[in-house]
Amino acid sequence: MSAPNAKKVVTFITGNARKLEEVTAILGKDFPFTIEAHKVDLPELQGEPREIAKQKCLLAAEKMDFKPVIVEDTCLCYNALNGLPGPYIKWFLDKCGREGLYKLLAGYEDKSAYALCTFAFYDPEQKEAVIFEGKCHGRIVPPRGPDYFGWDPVFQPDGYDVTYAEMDKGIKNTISHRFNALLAMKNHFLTSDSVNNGS
Ligand SMILES: O=c1nc[nH]c2c1ncn2[C@H]1C[C@H](O)[C@@H](COP(=O)(O)OP(=O)(O)OP(=O)(O)O)O1
Ligand SMILES: [Mg+2]
Repeated sequence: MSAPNAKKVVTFITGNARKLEEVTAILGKDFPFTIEAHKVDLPELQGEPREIAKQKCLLAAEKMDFKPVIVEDTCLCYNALNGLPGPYIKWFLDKCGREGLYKLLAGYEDKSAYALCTFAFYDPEQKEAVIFEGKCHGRIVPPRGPDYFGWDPVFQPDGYDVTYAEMDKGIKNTISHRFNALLAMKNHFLTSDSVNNGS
């Protein structure tokens, strides 16, 4: 049995170390769960972002014997392409590279895009996945900045003249799609009983 004031543990299931770095930095200390990470490569599902996150979460929960888990799925959505590549951005990045992600829009004047982050929390009491979304609007530019994290060099958030890759990590983590989704998740837990009741 845990000590009365011990935080509950929730496992963040991801195969991506950069995501984990950002989640840990953004959540800081005032999150009511202790986050433990577990590296699992979950299947890349197809469909609408919320449904993908939900299914991904249920698969992760199954792997973890239905303990509390969190997963996250990230989309990069081009407005000129009605939201594509969206959840398929991982394959577009792998196959076309960062330069290719920009060139995809060569035939379009509209370079606007948004990054969408969808967290899903498996709640063992409700036996379902709860979804939290966050967005960041911006545009797709020729790659600039270090190749540290995914498509960061081609995404320039609105209101900035630097890409995610060029900006200080501390700034990205206060404006990003991931920050906004985690804010929604944090607010949910800070106002929910599920954290404090039970053991
Ligand atoms: O803030 C970000 N800045 C730049 N690139 C990013 C970001 N966040 C995710 N990404 C990349 C990783 C992957 O190429 C694709 C999302 O795919 P996604 O399935 O969500 O990630 P993943 O497979 O790497 O990890 P996971 O095991 O959590 O599914 O966009
Ligand atoms: Mg994935």
